[in-house]
Amino acid sequence: MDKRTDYISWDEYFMGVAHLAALRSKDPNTQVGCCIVSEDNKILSIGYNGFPKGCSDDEFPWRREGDPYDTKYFYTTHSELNAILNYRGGSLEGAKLYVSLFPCNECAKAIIQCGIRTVVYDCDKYDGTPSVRASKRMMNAAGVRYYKYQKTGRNIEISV
Ligand SMILES: Nc1ccn([C@H]2C[C@H](O)[C@@H](COP(=O)(O)O)O2)c(=O)n1
Ligand SMILES: [Zn+2]
Repeated sequence: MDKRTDYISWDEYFMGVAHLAALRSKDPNTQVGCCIVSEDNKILSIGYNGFPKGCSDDEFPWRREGDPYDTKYFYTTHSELNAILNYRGGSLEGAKLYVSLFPCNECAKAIIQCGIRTVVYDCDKYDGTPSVRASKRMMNAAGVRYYKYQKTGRNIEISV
């Protein structure tokens, strides 16, 4: 019997895991998931956007506008930072990061400083904003390679 040929690629697998993680997010507007993998394609860590430990999803604000103190922006930890902080194994030097939305400038700093060398992103809906421009500027300067995930059109469905 021949082996299966319709198995998913590494990029489909890891971007799929990032999208699955995003489903855990409580953010009503934008759910982001991230999967960090080693150079030899082992999953090292996963994260999604949400409030820090102890900051209740039911008490902290999910608003996007108004007094910054009462918006989510002061409180959410981004998926990429959560994935970096969730890693307990030592160094992330040379790792690859899959994320469902292009990293912001703050996450770009963390990505660069922990030694991640490659970023694969899916959506880039904030392209052109100061945050994403700064992120790309820093990653270009630091030699972090980034490329857009190429959708295969394959519908990956799981029923649990
Ligand atoms: N690369 C990113 C970008 C954003 N996030 C988080 C931060 C917020 O929870 C949400 C963005 O909210 P919006 O302004 O679109 O309502 O996504 C992230 O985790 N990673
Ligand atoms: Zn960020």
